[in-house]
Amino acid sequence: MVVKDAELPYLRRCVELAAEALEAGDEPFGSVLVGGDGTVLGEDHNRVASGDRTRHPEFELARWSAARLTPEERAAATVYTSGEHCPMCAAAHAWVGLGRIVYVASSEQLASWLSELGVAAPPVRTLPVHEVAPGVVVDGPVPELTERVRQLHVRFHRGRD
Ligand SMILES: Nc1nc2[nH]cnc2c(=O)[nH]1
Repeated sequence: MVVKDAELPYLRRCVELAAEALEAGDEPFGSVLVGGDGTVLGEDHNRVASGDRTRHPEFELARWSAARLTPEERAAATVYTSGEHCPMCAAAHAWVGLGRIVYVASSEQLASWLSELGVAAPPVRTLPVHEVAPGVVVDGPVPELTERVRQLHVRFHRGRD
């Protein structure tokens, strides 16, 4: 599937949420949950500065959707996100039966930016969503927004030097 121009506003909102996370001292990730009819059902940004490193927006939206949506609504929904789901969030997404994922920057791109910045490897292996959740339809990266996401990660990690 391709990413349509009509989907770019959802992805721009993800980048805005990632910038909000950065301003709050969190890692710059943002995600939006959109129903099958195009309605925004939820949004969140990373909140790991709380001390809980599982507080990724994709994980929060998966658990919210399990509590609030029917299996049919979850399957019809799309999660837009500034960065490809990590393995924890890809697993949660698949376990609750959410539909398509569209990301701005891939995990591979993020890993290469972080390595250039000298950031230590994360405690969980970097894997593409399709290796964790092979049944999920995934689209990305989205080149027109990727540089903005890269800059947010540079600002987050340079600010910590
Ligand atoms: N996609 C994604 N990857 C991450 N890696 C570390 N934190 C996050 C997050 O909140 N979202």
